[in-house]
Amino acid sequence: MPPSIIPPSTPQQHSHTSLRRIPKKPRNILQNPQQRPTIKWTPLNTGKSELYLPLTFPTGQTFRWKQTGPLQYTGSIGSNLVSLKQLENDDVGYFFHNEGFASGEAEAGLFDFLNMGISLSELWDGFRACDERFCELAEYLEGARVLRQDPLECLIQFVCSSNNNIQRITKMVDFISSKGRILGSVEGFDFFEFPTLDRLALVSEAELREAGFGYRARYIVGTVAALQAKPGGGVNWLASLRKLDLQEAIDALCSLPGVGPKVAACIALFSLDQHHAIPVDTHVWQIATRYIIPELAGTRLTPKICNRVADAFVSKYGKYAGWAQTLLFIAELPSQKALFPSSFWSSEERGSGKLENEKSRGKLNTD
Ligand SMILES: Nc1nc2[nH]c(O)nc2c(=O)[nH]1
Repeated sequence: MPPSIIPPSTPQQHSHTSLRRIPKKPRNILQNPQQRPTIKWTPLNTGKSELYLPLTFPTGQTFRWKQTGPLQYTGSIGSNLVSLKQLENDDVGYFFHNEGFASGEAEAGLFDFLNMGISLSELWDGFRACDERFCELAEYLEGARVLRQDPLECLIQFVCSSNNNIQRITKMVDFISSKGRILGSVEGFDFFEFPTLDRLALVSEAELREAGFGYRARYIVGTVAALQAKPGGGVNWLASLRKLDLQEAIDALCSLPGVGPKVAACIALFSLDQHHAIPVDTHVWQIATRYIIPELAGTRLTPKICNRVADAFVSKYGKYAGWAQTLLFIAELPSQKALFPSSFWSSEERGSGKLENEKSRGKLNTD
């Protein structure tokens, strides 16, 4: 089964089946559709070529944001609860649900999270100029931006992601998130501040196992304990990885339980400013052998070959190669393939593409 990215028209509300249901919230925001106030969106003053929400939020880099309306996504950034909407003029509007929030600080947090200091359209102009394949895909997938997430949130999400599909990862991440402070509810979804390390440390392996985490329960508990043992604190330690070279950051992350090279590269790319981190697994390797290094087709994906694949991406796309990889990754998701005319993909690409491979059963991060 290919992974299911939640389709735009069917937001999955409270889909905690095997995982414990989140208790009812104490605070309701925009809950009753009849009384729903009209949101006054503040424009980000950006366009679709810089940020297109459906290609940025439900495509495997965060599992914490929910679709709360047509072209609308809601999530928390620190202690702020924010909705984003692609407006009719292709700009993005934002709305903070918090009462009495300090707008300047909250907005700065939002721009930081959206990585707005980096011009996606300029990067893509460069990628288009050096790669015909990128050019073809980019026509259909404009605005697939790389986020700059909080490192702890990103780390825990990607420990859950290992050998797992998007739906199940989302349930696990919802369970862990529910240990944080509740911020409110939008369209039937509860939103929480991500739990602090101290709060996470109170969650036992048995509780996670009970909640359906399987072997990942031990990794979460082990990673939290390893972070707590860092001199100066785990949050500072994670933040310090933003200043390291990519390989040093990857090595440091791989010292944590449940973090292998692919998961480490995802965390590095999506939270640590390591823009040329290339998450390589069997799926990405297939993309690479089709379009970038055909000479490696038929080889076995050893750690050495993983490094060669990553190097090939960086040689082709340069310092922001991770941003280019993101587009190639998204293009292979079944939900996004539907955006292309059927004549676009060859039968080989349609049938054996990343994440549609029967053997993967829709699993991400199969390292
Ligand atoms: N851009 C990418 N996003 C991902 N999410 C995920 O789980 N794996 C990947 C990936 O390889 N690239």
